[in-house]
Amino acid sequence: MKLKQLESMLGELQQFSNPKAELEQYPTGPHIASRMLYTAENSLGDVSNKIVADFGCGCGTLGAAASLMGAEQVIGIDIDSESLEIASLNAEDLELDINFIQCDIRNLAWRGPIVDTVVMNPPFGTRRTGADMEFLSAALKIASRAVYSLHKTSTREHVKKAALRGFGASSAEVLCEVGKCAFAATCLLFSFLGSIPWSWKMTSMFRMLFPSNIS
Ligand SMILES: C[S@@+](CC[C@H](N)C(=O)[O-])C[C@H]1O[C@@H](n2cnc3c(N)ncnc32)[C@H](O)[C@@H]1O
Repeated sequence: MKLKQLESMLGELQQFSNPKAELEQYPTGPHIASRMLYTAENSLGDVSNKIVADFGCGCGTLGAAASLMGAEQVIGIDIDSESLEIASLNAEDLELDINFIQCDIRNLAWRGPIVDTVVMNPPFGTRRTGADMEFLSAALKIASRAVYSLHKTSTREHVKKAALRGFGASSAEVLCEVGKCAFAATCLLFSFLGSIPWSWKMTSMFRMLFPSNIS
């Protein structure tokens, strides 16, 4: 699928009708979501024929993007039933087969690397301190390949340190920085040794920063 087509399809999705501030329910826009998944697939091979989990899936934008990019199986997880209803309708509209689970990420009982890739735009922890770290810790426990996550740029060093020293990631590289959205966000990729050498991934990530590669 072409990037523009992906972005346009994601732009049609229904978003939170009544966002709950305490759950930090802000949607990932189609521009960022399409580039995140397009890059994850086309530059790093982390999506097609892979099992992908969308943590805090909300209305399902990132999971839908993963499915459109050829994921074998997509599982969307969110604590909020209203969001999951919208996410299900969105998947239905696009004729995508996505499994949705209502669960607090803190209570996720999954153990071991049971998915290939996690994609997420977690709560930044502005309403409940540490929420972003809970998501990160849970994601790094269950992904065998990579975790793609959006974080506030101001927390970048903290997030990298936690991923590398606390949660066992072998690398944590900034893929791109989005400076013009309401909250500047940093897209980080946490990759694992074993698939592609991290240095190769790092080079690719730098290349992805050039607009010509993703337009
Ligand atoms: C920033 S929004 C991202 C929504 C969606 N992934 C997107 O990209 O548009 C964060 C999501 O995390 C969910 N969430 C917040 N706390 C959660 C928790 N403890 N467990 C599971 N989901 C949670 C919220 O309901 C919300 O849908």
